[in-house]
Amino acid sequence: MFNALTIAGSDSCGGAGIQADLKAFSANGVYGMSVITAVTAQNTMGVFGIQDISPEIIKGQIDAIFDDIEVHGIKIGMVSKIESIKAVAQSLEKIKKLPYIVLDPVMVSKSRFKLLSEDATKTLIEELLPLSFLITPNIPEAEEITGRKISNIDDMKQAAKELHKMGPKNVLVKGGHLNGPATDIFYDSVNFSEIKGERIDTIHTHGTGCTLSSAIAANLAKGMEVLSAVTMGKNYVAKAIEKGFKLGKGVGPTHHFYELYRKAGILDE
Ligand SMILES: Nc1ncnc2c1ncn2[C@@H]1O[C@H](COP(=O)(O)OP(=O)(O)OP(=O)(O)O)[C@@H](O)[C@H]1O
Ligand SMILES: Cc1ncc(COP(=O)(O)O)c(N)n1
Repeated sequence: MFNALTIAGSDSCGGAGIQADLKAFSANGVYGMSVITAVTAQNTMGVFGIQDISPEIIKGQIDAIFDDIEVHGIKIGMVSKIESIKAVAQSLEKIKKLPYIVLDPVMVSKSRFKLLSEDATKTLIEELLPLSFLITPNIPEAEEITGRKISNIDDMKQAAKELHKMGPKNVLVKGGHLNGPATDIFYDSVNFSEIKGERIDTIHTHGTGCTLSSAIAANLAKGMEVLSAVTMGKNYVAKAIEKGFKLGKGVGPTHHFYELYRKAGILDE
């Protein structure tokens, strides 16, 4: 059985963060494990508070897993403070055979709440980008890290090149925030690939980025090569968005078990 580890924040309403990651791991056929970096009080309408986990307990969780278990893939999501980022980086750097790391550099929630402290962007860039096999910024995150405005596919390609210079082996700039088709740009230091997708007309997109990065981490954990892992992850998130549903009063979550539910006759076609 292959496994994957998420290092991220908890979302109490289960649409994003650790909860989305574990669902995406299961649905993509790997056993899921978690290191919680922060607990958010969150629902479909917004984020109402954050409690960061102490650096000691973040390190303790990572050490406990790696002292005992061979990990096949890692996804990193929300790590909100400088001390938390350093705790993650220091713990991972000690590991001799580090599995592939997919970093989703989470900065702001869909509901516009800051999930990364203002002063922590530089530390995120310096400590986590060089450790990553793949980073998956959305457009505002890619703009913040590169300091460039991104308005079209050419800008996304230019940003991917600049992000690559900061240390990750591969870059996927996600196009969810542009108008038109949901096209993501993949760059592996030599070639660009346009990972195309139809834009689905829905408001229920809570946790799309978490879902995509976790599906890709699961695919890498299973041994897929990177472009297939990204393409299959993109297919997965498209289906999860298509089947996204109303939960509460605001932005509903992606759907992770549509195949299972469909086979059980629970899901309407
Ligand atoms: N309406 C949509 N229809 C189809 N695909 C979409 C849509 N919105 C986003 N996507 C796709 O979902 C994936 C996640 O992209 P997005 O830009 O939404 O990430 P994100 O902003 O980091 O997500 P989040 O912060 O909500 O977790 C990308 O592959 C993107 O192209
Ligand atoms: C704990 C946590 N991690 C990540 C997100 C980003 O997801 P979204 O942009 O859909 O709010 C979130 N809202 N909460």
